[in-house]
This record gives sequence, structure tokens and C-alpha cells, in this order.
Amino acid sequence: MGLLDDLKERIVIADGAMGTLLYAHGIDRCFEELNVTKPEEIVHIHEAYIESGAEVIQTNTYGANYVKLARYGLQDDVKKINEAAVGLAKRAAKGRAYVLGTIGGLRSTNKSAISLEEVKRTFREQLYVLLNEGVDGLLLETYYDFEELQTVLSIARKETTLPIIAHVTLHDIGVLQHGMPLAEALTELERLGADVVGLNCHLGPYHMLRSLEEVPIPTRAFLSVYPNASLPQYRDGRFIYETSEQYFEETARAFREQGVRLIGGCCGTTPKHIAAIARALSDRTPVYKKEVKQRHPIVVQEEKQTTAPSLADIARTRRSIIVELDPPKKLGLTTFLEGAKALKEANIDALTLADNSLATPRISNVAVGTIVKQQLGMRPLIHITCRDRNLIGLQSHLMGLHTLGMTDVLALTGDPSKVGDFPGATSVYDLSSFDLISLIRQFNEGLSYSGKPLGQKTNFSIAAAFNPNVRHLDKAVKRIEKKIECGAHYFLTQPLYSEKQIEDVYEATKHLPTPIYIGIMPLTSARNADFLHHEVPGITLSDDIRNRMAMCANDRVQSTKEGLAIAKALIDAAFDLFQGIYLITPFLRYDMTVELVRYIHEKERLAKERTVYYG
Ligand SMILES: Cc1cc2nc3c(=O)[nH]c(=O)nc-3n(C[C@H](O)[C@H](O)[C@H](O)COP(=O)(O)OP(=O)(O)OC[C@H]3O[C@@H](n4cnc5c(N)ncnc54)[C@H](O)[C@@H]3O)c2cc1C
Ligand code: MET
Ligand SMILES: [Zn+2]
Repeated sequence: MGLLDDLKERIVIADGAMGTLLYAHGIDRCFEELNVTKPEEIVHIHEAYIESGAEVIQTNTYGANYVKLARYGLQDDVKKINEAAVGLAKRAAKGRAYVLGTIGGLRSTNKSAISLEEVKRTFREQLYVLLNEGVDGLLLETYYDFEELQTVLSIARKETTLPIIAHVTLHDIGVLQHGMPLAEALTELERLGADVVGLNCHLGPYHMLRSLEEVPIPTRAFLSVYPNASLPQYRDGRFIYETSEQYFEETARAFREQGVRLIGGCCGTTPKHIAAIARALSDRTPVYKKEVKQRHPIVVQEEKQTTAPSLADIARTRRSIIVELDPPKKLGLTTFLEGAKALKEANIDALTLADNSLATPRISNVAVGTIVKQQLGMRPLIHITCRDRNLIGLQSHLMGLHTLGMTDVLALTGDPSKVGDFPGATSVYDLSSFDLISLIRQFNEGLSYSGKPLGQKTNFSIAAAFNPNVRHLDKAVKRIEKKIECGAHYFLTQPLYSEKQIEDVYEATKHLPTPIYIGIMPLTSARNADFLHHEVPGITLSDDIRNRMAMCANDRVQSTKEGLAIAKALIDAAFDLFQGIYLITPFLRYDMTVELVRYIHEKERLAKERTVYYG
């Protein structure tokens, strides 16, 4: 008889949390290291769960993988820690309980931070140790990212015929992080060969029950659930979980009605919770039938389509000029608004507004964008970085932009705080630019990050950054290809300072379907040129350009003229290759960008005249 035979006959009780129990005992570092340094404590916890009624226990290896152990400098101890864990669980089980080798998910919000290759490598390393040590089955748990779970489950299924339990983790009731319904996910896990499918962590019993109400009893696999004890409370600098055991007893019976066969606990649960489950389900009788609640169809109101074409569409069909005018670093908008007005009169397609560029605080670009839109009737393109807002703040920000009717956004990782005025400030980076682009695309489908319906689809047109000022242009192009896969509609480049570079960028990107706005920023002085050349990573100015600026070093009028002449030559180089031109206004010197806008329009007019004249 094995675990699967038992599950065929009856409900099986599993253990509860390890990590939060150790944390409650005052341990606030690598829990898995204790397999080696405090083995008795781990054995003691396993025993407590078995004595409470657990027939299945899991090794203390949730985070015993290369990536997570590296946070504690223990990356070389993957084998030692996993080997020890299996030994301790077996020692405690003494044949009274099945021992599952646990492997936890790596990816959370910042999906792109860990590539699938890294996921595979890390998983395999841990998997082989656990299998070699003779576990009775595998528990793949706390997978927020479904792609990751599909990947590791497929690997594990090829490597072993032992029972595999595969658990997703939800942010919200009934849906995975990108909106996939739970029932669909569990069916897919069954198809990939999991013997037991279910969910663990993050949600307490109430939300898990509501999630399971929409899940049919699987045909071949068994259903499992490991709820958290409750939502955690933050008290006196510590996280605390609280639930009554009575409540756990009641919910265990309700889980039985949902067809659950394997039931344990996740964060916050203790041997007392497991004892409560065992009491509630003392006869272990399963149910074979249930009524499945139909998922409410997601009501998504189509966003009223704006009649204005997107900046991507504009650049596909005609010359398009967008101009960056940074929100001021000091209070007061007089000069800024004069500049915006002058640019509007010069006839630009949009005003791009940076998000605290160079990690230095400026008046919020949404505040400035609102004024520009409402008072001047201009089209703002709002830059959004992942530096200053966490996943909550970013989503709230996007909802706010949608509400204000600002649909043009530039999704960026953003300059790190280290480079700015407040180097000690945190750079949040819950998401990278890739994740942010994907998030905005998901908003356009009417779903929040957690997969929850937003009630409406947003209508964002998504721009992304392209930095050709790198040693290997092909690598930068690969990055933008990845951004296109994530959902980017068009690109804005960093400022370029050589005609040859503009041609190289054209050659390297002409296969792409997305328009590119070429960045051009006029030089204002010799010092400005020297700064860019020597201190801004990636930017190189030719000797000729620096000499030209140096020749008029102390003459503002001449410097402006020379800076504009250089910029115009760059515009000439870009003109026939790219329809989109992105002018960057240096130091609120809008007189310079206004002049360049006029120059482009004039060039355009002459080009059209020539076409008419020559046919
Ligand atoms: C058009 C434009 C507008 C910008 N606006 C703002 C703004 O409003 N606020 C602000 O703070 N910053 C802004 N920046 C700066 C930007 O955040 C940094 O230049 C950033 O490094 C590149 O853009 P990203 O944030 O999309 O980074 P991503 O493309 O997401 O790159 C993030 C990080 O990955 C690494 N990386 C990037 N390219 C490569 C490569 N080829 N090879 C290896 N590693 C690489 C770098 O460490 C980089 O910092 C802007 C940049 C551009 C081009
Ligand atoms: N099962 C593991 C533990 O209890 C992981 C829980 S989810 C973070 O420590
Ligand atoms: Zn948990």
C-alpha cells in the first residue's frame, strides 16, 4: 500500500507549517539550515504533527534550493541540507507517516527575475537529492507562477513514478495570478501527470473554500488543500497568525464536501490545527460527488475606444514628433507651462513626462499631465518606473491613469535610487519593465495582477525604452524583442549622438513590427557635452562634436546654435529611416526643442512638396 492507495479509499491528513512555527519560536533566518544545525528541533516538529494525526509529513526543504539558500551564503549546501532533511523526516516518521520531499516555487511577483532555465537548473539539483534519499513522494508547493509549476512538474514526472502533489497558490479567490481559473489550472496539472492537485498558502480556509467550490472533483487525480491559518497580523514588528481550532474543525468538514482527499495546513498552522482537522474527519470518509458552482462570467465592460489613434499607429502612418519636458524639481509650473504651450503651438503629437528621472524627485508627472491635458488640451505620455511603487502602488497608479483618461504610458524599470538625490532611499523593483509591460497588457484585458476582474478593460498604449547606447547592440535588440513579447507597442530610444549609430539602429531593428521613436537631445554647452560623454554610461560623443561645442564654450548663444546644428544633422540622419522622433528638452530649454520641432515640420513640408512635384 502506498499513499495513492490510501487516497483511493479515504481522506488522508497531512501536516502543517514548519517555517512559521520556527519563526514563532524566535527563529528568523534560514529555516532549512536547521536541518543541519538544530536537527532535534525539526524532528520534534515532525513528531508533533504525527502525534496530532498527520499521516503525511513534508521535509523541511521548502526553500532548500540554490537560489534561496544563496541569500544566506548557503548555496553550496543544497545536497547536505536536503539529505539531512529527508533523514530527519524519516527518523520522525518511523514508518508511521509518508514522507514527502517538498520543493517550493521560486517566482513570485517579479517573474522575469528568474528565468525558466534557472528554475529548471535549481529544481533539478534539489529534486535529485530528495529522490536519492528515498522520499515517498514529492510536494511541489507555493507556486504563484503557473508556467513555473508546469515546467517543474514536467521535469519531476519524467524522473519518478512516485506520487507527485502539485499545488498552486492564489492571490485571489478562484483565479491564478494571470487570470487563469483554478479549475482549468488543476485540470492541466492532472494532464501533466500530477497525482494530487490542489492549493496551498496565502489564503485562509474561507477563501480556499470559495475557490474550491468552482472546482470539479478530478477524474484521475486527487484534490488537496493546505490553507493558511488566517491572514497574518503585524504586531510589535512580528507577523502573527490566529485562528481558533474550532474554526479549523468546521472548515475541514466543509473541505470534505468539496471533494478534498488530502488536507493539511500552511503558514500559521500548528499541530493543534492538524489535530482539529483529524478530529473533524475522524472517519476519513470522502465524498465522491459535488455540485460545482459555476464561475460568474467575468463582466468586462469594453472601454470606450478613443477615436485618437495611438502614438504607435501614428508613427506607422506619418511623421510623428513627441517631446519630453521634465516636470520641475521645484514647486511652481510657470516655466514648464510656457514650454508646454510653446510646444503645443509648434504642433507636437505628445508631451512625454518623466517619472522622477535620474531618481530625483520632481512634481508628479500625473499631476502635471492632468494639467497639460485639461488646460492645454495636449496629449501626455506618462513614464512609469518600477522604482518608487510596489505592486500595490503600481496597480493603483494604473487605475488612476485610466480614470483620468491617460492612456499613453512608457513602462520602465527606472533609474535606481543610488544614482539620484536620495541614494539611501529604497528602489522597490517588485516588477521589472518586462513585468510592468505584461501587467499593463493584462489590465488591457480587464484583469488585475492577481487575475481579479477590473470591471473594465483599460486601453493603454504601451511604450517601452530601448537603449542602443550599449557595447552589443544585438543584446539590446534582444531585450526589446522580449519587451514586444510582453506586450510593448512601440519604443523610445535614449538620445543618440551619431548618424552612424542611427543607421546601425535602423539595420538592427528593421525586422521588428513595432515603431521606434529615435531619441534626440540637443547639447546645450561644452560642459553638457563633456558630462554626457564622460559620465553618462553608454553615451559617446565624437571628437568632432565635442570640439564644435568646445569652440563656443563660454558663449550661450553660439552654444545653442551649435547644439541645434548638431541635433538637426541627427534629425536629417533619422528622417528617412524613422517616422517617430522623440526630442528631449534639456534643462527646460524648450526654445531648443521648439526650434527642432519646427525644423522637422519644415523638412516634412519640403519632402511632401518634392513628392508632389516629382510625382
Ligand atoms: C525613453 C526613456 C525614458 C526614460 N524615462 C525615465 C524616467 O522617467 N524615470 C527614470 O527613472 N528613468 C528613466 N529612464 C532611464 C531608464 O530607467 C534606464 O535607462 C534603464 O536602464 C533603461 O530602461 P528601462 O528602465 O526600461 O530598463 P530595462 O530595459 O528594464 O533594463 C533594466 C536594467 O537591466 C539592465 N540592462 C539593460 N539593458 C541591458 C543590456 N543590453 N545588457 C545587460 N543588461 C541590461 C540594466 O541594469 C538596466 O538598468 C528612461 C530611459 C529611456 C530610454
Ligand atoms: N510548507 C512550508 C512551511 O511550512 C512552506 C509554506 S509556504 C511559504 O514552511
Ligand atoms: Zn505557506
